[in-house]
Amino acid sequence: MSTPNSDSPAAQAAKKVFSRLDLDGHHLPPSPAPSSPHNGRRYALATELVYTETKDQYGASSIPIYQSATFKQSSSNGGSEYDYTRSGNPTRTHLERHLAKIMNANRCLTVSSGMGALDVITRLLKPGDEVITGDDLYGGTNRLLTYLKNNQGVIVHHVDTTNVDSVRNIITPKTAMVLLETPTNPLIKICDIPTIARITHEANEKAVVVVDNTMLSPMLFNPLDVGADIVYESGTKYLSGHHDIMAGVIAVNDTELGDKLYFTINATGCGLSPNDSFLLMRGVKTLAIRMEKQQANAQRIAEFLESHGFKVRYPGLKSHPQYDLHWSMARGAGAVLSFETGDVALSERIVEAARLWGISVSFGCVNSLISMPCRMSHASIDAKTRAERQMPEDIIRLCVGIEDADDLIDDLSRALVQAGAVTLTIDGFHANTAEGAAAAAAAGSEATETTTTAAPSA
Ligand SMILES: Cc1ncc(COP(=O)(O)O)c(C=O)c1O
Ligand SMILES: N[C@@H](CCSC[C@H](N)C(=O)O)C(=O)O
Repeated sequence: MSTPNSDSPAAQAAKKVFSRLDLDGHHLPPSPAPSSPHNGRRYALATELVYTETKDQYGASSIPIYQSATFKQSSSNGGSEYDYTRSGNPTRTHLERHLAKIMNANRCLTVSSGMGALDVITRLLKPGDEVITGDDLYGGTNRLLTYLKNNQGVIVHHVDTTNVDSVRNIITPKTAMVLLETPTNPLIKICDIPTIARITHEANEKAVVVVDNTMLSPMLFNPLDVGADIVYESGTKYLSGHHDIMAGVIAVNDTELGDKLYFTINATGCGLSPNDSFLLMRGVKTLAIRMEKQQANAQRIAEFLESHGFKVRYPGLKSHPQYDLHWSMARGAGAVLSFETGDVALSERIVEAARLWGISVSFGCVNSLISMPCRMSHASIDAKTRAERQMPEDIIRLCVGIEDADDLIDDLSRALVQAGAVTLTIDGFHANTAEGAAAAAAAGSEATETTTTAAPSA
């Protein structure tokens, strides 16, 4: 659907028709022109997440669901704002404008899932193009890139993107895309986005730096501000927050790039449905308060596990090897952490002994979740590749929700004891790891009679 010239008769007609639904007090073309830097953001993010003016004919205070596939046109020459929901829908447009503001973007597009977003983005690639990406990636991302490599003639290099030199050493003028996650899922490794963006653009000014911001959300990080060209997120996670929809979000500042991505969405028909647009709009309003609680809980749980001798991966812990790098870019540590037990069967017993923590893939939901990534979210990466990429099979991922932190810690403690992951001592318990034993020795603790090093059934 093309955007009519603002002075043309068609545009005048469109204004008339559209005055019945004047969302945000603006006319909303499917290809919105950038208004001002950061799309007119004026307040703190927590306020902007909630603040949105929806002026419709009945004064509805939240965006109505325009559950219509088609829209009547003022004439056969076009002239109406919308014609067909695949091409554009008022509920979706309202959401996209809101998200563009939150993501410091000039344009935001929403599609049916996070993987749908990556599919749209990777359609910018041609056979022979080179992609540089990480060696610790979400399993579905790895699967799509493998498909492109095997079937579309795209050359994919997996390197340790947490080491800037690994990228610098492989980048060439043929590099068309650099695709990064930070923190990575599930090893919680950090990538230096500003430096990688700079060296990518130095090597090829047309290359696009794509950042998957699902783990942090715009609440904690805006990759577009530090040199990324495209940011995408699984809206299934923090943005919606309740695990009741699938959604994908793409944000850009470059108008031409935005138009190309919109073209693919319209051409392939993966735009977010009106109903899911409504639910995502509703979810995003509580992002700040959810994230605040989730990461406060995550910090307590990470400290709890570490203090008992587990090897914990979480950027909120000073022991994280890239703690300084993470905090030089992000405003928070997020609410996903992982830890190792040294034994796959033991990890399985812990996961299965948990009650409050649901055994489930995904993260960013109000409920706390526990999982074994190698068997669940990352099972699509074969065992050999997982081993080559040093992904520990025993790794447990915790995705922390908004419950009471003491309840979460109590339930986890019980699961650790029941699974035989800890040794009970006079002063509490210590993980059955080298670190746990060292901590116990340092504290002068001795095991009590109730030592639970055996493997009780779950
Ligand atoms: C980091 C990351 N990116 C992208 C995705 C894909 O999102 P979706 O499940 O909404 O397709 C996921 C999870 O599925 C993820 O964990
Ligand atoms: N069976 C799904 C697994 C989805 S994993 C969801 C999420 N990204 C996570 O990390 O937990 C698939 O094969 O894609």
